[in-house]
Amino acid sequence: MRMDAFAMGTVPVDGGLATPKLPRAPAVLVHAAKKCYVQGQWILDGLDLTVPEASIYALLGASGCGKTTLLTCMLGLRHLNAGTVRVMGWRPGDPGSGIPGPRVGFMPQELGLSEGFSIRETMIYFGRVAGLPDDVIRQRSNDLLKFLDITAKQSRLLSQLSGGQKQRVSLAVTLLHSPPLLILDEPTVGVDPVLRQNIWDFLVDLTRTSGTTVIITTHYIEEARQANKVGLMRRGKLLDEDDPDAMMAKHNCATLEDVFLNLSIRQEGVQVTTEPSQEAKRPEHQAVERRHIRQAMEQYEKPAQFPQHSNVMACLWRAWLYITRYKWVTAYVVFMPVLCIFVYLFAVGRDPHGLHVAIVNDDSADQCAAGWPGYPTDCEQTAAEQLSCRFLALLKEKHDYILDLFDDMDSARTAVLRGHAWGVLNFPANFSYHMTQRQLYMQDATEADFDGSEADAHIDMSNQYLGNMVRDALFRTTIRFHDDLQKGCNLNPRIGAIPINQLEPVFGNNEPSFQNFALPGVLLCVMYFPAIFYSTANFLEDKLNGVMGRSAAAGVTQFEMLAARAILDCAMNALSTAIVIFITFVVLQFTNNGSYILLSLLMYLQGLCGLSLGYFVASLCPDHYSSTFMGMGIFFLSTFVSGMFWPSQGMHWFVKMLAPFTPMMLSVEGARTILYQSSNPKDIGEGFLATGTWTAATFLATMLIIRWQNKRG
Ligand SMILES: Nc1ncnc2c1ncn2[C@@H]1O[C@H](COP(=O)(O)OP(=O)(O)OP(=O)(O)O)[C@@H](O)[C@H]1O
Repeated sequence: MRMDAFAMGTVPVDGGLATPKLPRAPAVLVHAAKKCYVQGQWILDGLDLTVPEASIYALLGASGCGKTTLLTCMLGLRHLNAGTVRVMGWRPGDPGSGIPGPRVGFMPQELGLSEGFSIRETMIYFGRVAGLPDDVIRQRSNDLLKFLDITAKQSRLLSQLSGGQKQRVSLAVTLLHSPPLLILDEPTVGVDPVLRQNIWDFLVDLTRTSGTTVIITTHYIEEARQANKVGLMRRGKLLDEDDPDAMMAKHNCATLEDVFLNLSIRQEGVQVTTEPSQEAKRPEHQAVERRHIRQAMEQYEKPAQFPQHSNVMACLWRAWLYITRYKWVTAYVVFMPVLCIFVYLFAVGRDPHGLHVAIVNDDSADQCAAGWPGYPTDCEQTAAEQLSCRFLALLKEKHDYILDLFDDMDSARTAVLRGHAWGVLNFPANFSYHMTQRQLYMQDATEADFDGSEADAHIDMSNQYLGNMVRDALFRTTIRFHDDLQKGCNLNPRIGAIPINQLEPVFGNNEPSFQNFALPGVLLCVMYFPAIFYSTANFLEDKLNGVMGRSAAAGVTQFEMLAARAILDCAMNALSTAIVIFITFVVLQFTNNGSYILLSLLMYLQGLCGLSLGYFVASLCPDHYSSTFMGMGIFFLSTFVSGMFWPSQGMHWFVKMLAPFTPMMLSVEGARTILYQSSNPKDIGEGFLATGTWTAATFLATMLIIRWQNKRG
């Protein structure tokens, strides 16, 4: 099957590029190029290369010799340490050059496409990035896919295609917008020989009929004989470049492989420069370079300005597609916070019920079997076996404890030791009698009355919260018990009362709950952490599967990709905030004494902070593995110092000093103030300021890291 280069002419090739004035001027000029990733280890070591326009240039070399590095420098995705690259007269990356961008079609070695998208969606995305109208994209996609023998339906996901089919879709994406320069990094890998020949025929046709320049790398050296020019690369240098036949004749070899072998052996004999070459700095070389560049620049007029909004729109469309395609992920971000609130309501902060307490009641002969009596109206007639039973009745009634009766202290203690009860309460013999005596005679009561009216409590304090609850229950029951008793004995109940009147609280109520205490932190937490994990995973996925790099070659800046994603993420965050507010306060009826608007804004901002921190983590981390560790680290550190579980006032002075600079602490304080003490604008303001600063700072840092990584290349 053949596809003529006719289709190339039917599309606005490169956004209105000027046709070169002179034929076969260098489309790509590389001069004295030097590039290293590690200081002193030159991947490109003073390399010179010239690619004539409207020709096929095959760049050959052993694996790891720097071909991809050179190609990405031509694309402006990486920067040289020294030397010059000019592509169609422009320095790659110069504003208005269209490189990277619509003037070049780049097919990377790896797929560089989202496998979760269909063939059609992939074509639409890259077509739109190139500024093509949808009908042109459709038409050209059909032609290209037919030519490349992709029989699968265009609705098929890339993940459902074979390796070879993916490779061909990748080539179709590269050819889609008919750029004047094609850079193809091993496009024929995994393609059967017939189709491989078709591709070469197609490329030859393209250079002839459309004046397209093609730079291609391949491991099938002999197929490069169809190129107009071959460059043999080794150890960062170009060993030779020429017409393939001329090259074989020059070196007296029958195949290009032999030429390469000969030149490699010859290079072994030559001392390879590893230090930066001074050659390029010599005045005569600089003059040559300037002349070359000037000539190259003169061949090309300034290209038309390319529409930037098409990039953003394409990215927005892709991000939207992502949201609708990965519904589970989207549902996770939107509904996970609500689910957390539900679980929080039912799992955290409720008072434990049905706690067992072991009772040894030596005051009552039948262990209160006669029931839980009321108070005697005549205090003098108090029968033994009544007051201890009354105390236990109050304890049970108010605190819903299960009282397990034991005959002796040993068995009661054993029950506690075995974890069957949270404490032992022991009433001594004649407790009721001595208690009555103590009430009646007060000052004149005997030591025996005082001793005999004291019950002993042994509480299991291994669980601080439950131990304190049992202690608090005994304490409160005692107050009520005394109060009732004094009334029963016609005494002034104020005698035994605690001399502090706890009046209406300034904020909150007299029965503060842990659930309310932790709620502000939980609300911010559920907005914050899912957002971090979501944005990290998304951003990293695009980075690792090469979509980001490939989009960058198509002219989409990482800022545009990030911005498009951020816009939709912000929308999802807003939706999630609204749902959480509605469920928490309208459906589940949690208390909010403050402004819903302020609380919503703070929660929304905390979500943004999470998204932004996620981008930051993803920009730093090289893989999902490290990002997971970093995410978990942030989660634990932020949570512990957030004041969500423990008031910041109780933190160690050093942690307390650092905590306000963490992403959640001040916002938790702010949210708590909004919810329960809306009259303190300082705390609220600090909450907004801290979260806003973190959001802005991490976003800015992400942009700087991306720029730095691009520069470092
Ligand atoms: N980002 C990077 N950081 C550090 N080293 C890198 C980076 N990218 C490439 N290299 C190293 O640079 C050298 C050249 O790599 P490059 O990918 O350009 O080779 P290549 O000729 O394209 O190889 P292949 O034919 O196998 O694709 C290799 O040794 C590689 O390990």
